[in-house]
Amino acid sequence: MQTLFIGAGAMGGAILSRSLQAKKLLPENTYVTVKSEEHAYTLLEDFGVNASTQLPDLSTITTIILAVKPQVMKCVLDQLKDVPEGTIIISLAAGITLSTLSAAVPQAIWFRAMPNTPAAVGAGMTALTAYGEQAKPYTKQVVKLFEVVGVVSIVEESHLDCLSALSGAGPGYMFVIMDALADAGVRMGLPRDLAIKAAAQTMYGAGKMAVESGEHPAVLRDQVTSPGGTTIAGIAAMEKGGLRSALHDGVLACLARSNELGK
Ligand SMILES: NC(=O)C1=CN([C@@H]2O[C@H](COP(=O)(O)OP(=O)(O)OC[C@H]3O[C@@H](n4cnc5c(N)ncnc54)[C@H](OP(=O)(O)O)[C@@H]3O)[C@@H](O)[C@H]2O)C=CC1
Ligand SMILES: O=C(O)[C@@H]1CCC=N1
Repeated sequence: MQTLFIGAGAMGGAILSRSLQAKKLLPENTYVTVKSEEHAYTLLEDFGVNASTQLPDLSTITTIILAVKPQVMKCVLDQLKDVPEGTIIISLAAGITLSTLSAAVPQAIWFRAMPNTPAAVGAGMTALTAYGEQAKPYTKQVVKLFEVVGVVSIVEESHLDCLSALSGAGPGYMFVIMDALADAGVRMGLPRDLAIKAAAQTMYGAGKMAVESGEHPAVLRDQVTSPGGTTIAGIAAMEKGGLRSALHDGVLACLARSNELGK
């Protein structure tokens, strides 16, 4: 299998590095096209992959991971017009629908994947959608590619867009919350590094607990929240500040932006 990454930034780079580390991709069979010469050189030096600013001979490539920004997708799709029939192409781009992608390169087998950056540490969440009956036999193979970087759910395309706004963008929300918690620690007088360590480990531990126990988050929250105690006082103040509605509105604004990018 010869795999080509087009784009290896925050997201493509996370999947690339983890897959190489896990030896699920071999450097000699992996091609990477990026925009800058400097980045191509670094990829070659760091990973030994075939990295360049030019596309390789596409007749030798079996799977392409499209990891460029939605705004440059049109230009990249133009360059893929002549890929051999049956090439598997997986787009990571937010918003751009499978019908648009497939109309641009109809002879390819199309998938959309919506991973997230914790893929870099093998703790990613990827939503995956196959385009049409012709893609279905290849789904297992594509799932395997993304299982290297975390958990995979096969979903319908409308749900993939919702998951872009929840889990795709989600690490961004989590880091804002983490930073805010650390700031609160500093406000109380904690040293910054201790406050960040405590905030990060607490979010990590809470996420791990939710995933491993399978409990509803409200049940886990109740375990922390003694009647008349301190945590409920904190939660009440946060709710007064609109914590839940801010999260709801944020996720919906993210979905609206992803729909705009797809137009
Ligand atoms: N970041 C995230 O958390 C997530 C992103 N996505 C999706 O992944 C895609 C990539 O996002 P992200 O990784 O954040 O973006 P980045 O800006 O971090 O990376 C973009 C990559 O595309 C390369 N590039 C730009 N133009 C071209 C071109 N014309 N030909 C080839 N390569 C090009 C860049 O090269 P160079 O490095 O040389 O600049 C860079 O490696 C987006 O469509 C986004 O919607 C999906 C889920 C999560
Ligand atoms: O912000 C973005 O557009 C990308 C898509 C999902 C997460 N990050």
